[in-house]
Order: sequence, then structure tokens, then C-alpha cells
Amino acid sequence: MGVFEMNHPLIQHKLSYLRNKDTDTKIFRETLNEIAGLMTYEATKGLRLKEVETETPIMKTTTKVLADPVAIVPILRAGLGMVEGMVTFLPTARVGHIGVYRNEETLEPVYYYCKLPVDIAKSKVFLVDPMLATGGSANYAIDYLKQKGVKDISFLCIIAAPEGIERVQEAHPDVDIYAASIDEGLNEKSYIYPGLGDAGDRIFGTK
Ligand SMILES: O=P(O)(O)OC[C@H]1O[C@H](OP(=O)(O)OP(=O)(O)O)[C@H](O)[C@@H]1O
Ligand SMILES: O=c1cc[nH]c(=O)[nH]1
Ligand SMILES: [Mg+2]
Repeated sequence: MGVFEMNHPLIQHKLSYLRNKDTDTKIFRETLNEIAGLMTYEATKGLRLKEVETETPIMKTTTKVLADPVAIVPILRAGLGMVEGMVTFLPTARVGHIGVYRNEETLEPVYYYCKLPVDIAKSKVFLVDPMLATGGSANYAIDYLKQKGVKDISFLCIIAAPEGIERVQEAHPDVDIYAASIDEGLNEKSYIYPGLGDAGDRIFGTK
């Protein structure tokens, strides 16, 4: 269990586009999904395999396939911006949704929606949200999933603040955290700096 900052040159190069305030919605969306895809490759290294019998055009043999069901669960809205990139590498993954937003005054997570795959408790779950700031939203979603019986959760984000990492690790030491960058901290409005601004607004063009 731990925290993994993904320093791969391709991820860092693409992250530079996300941070740039002049990057338009189209490029922002595309780049976010590309980074999510690259992160998926790395974050799935530990998935368990099982052997199955397969017949090639030449002979019978054994091959390896994923042993456990996999689910991707974006935290709405911004987490949606990572899903397409992830299913490119996990085409059989089911996708659940948890709707949680951060009250901008109290900074408390506000729950508004959830729909999860029926076999979620047996699944390896990749919980995804581009931003881990105070950690309130991530902790809420992890608590929620654990209440539904989920045992194996990894959290994937693009940018994490040290404060958020600490809070999630304290509450959920069993959850691995993967981030493209661990930034410097939170500003007076609890936005991550240098960060990339409000991820949801940048993905959906709402500001
Ligand atoms: O770690 P926290 O302090 O909880 O902040 C992070 C949360 O804030 C953002 O969502 P937001 O509330 O802006 O909702 P949105 O995705 O609908 O824009 C972000 O996408 C995270 O979910
Ligand atoms: O920097 C931040 C903090 C919370 N939510 C965002 O979208 N960005
Ligand atoms: Mg937002």
C-alpha cells in the first residue's frame, strides 16, 4: 500500500497542457483521458491473473486472464473526464458512478447520486477523480464503497495535495493512491497550487 507519483515523461509532458490556463476544453478533455490511460497501465500492474485453457490455431495451451472483476468508479462530475481513457485499457471493466461535490464554503462533501455494478463487492475498484484536495470527497466515496462491501480500492487522481493524501491515508491506509503529480499545497480557498484550477469546470466548460 502506498502513494505513487507517476513521473513518466509522457505523463509529465501531457500534464503541462492540463495546467496551462489557455488550454481549451477540447484539448483538456483529450489530454486528461490520455493521462488517465497511461496511469491505468501503471496502476493495474498488481492485478491478479488466473490460468484458462485456450486453443490456438496450432494446439491447446493455457493462457492468463484477469482473475477478478474490475470496476471504474468516477466521482462526479470531474471523474467522468478520466473514464474513457481508462476503458481503453480495461474494456471489460464495469463503470459505477458516485456523485459528490465539495461545498465551496464548508468544504464538506455533499452526496447526490450513486449507481454501482451489482458485483461491486467482489470487484477490484479504481476510484477516480482528477483532484485530491482536502481529501473530503475521496474519503466520502471510499467510505461509501467500503459500506457496500468493497475490499480492494485504488484511488487514481491527476493532481494530489499533500494535505489530501495525508487525510486519505490516515482514514484508509489500505487504499493505494496514484497521482500524476503531488503538488505544493492548498491555497486560501483550498484549491490545489499550482494545480490546474477547477477540473470539472475545465472539462465541461462551465466557467
Ligand atoms: O478533496 P476535496 O477538497 O474534497 O476536493 C476535491 C473535489 O473537488 C472537485 O469536485 P467539485 O466539488 O468541484 O465537483 P465537480 O466535479 O462537480 O466540479 C474535485 O473534482 C473533487 O471531487
Ligand atoms: O484545485 C482544486 C480543488 C478542488 N477541486 C478542483 O477541481 N480543483
Ligand atoms: Mg468542480
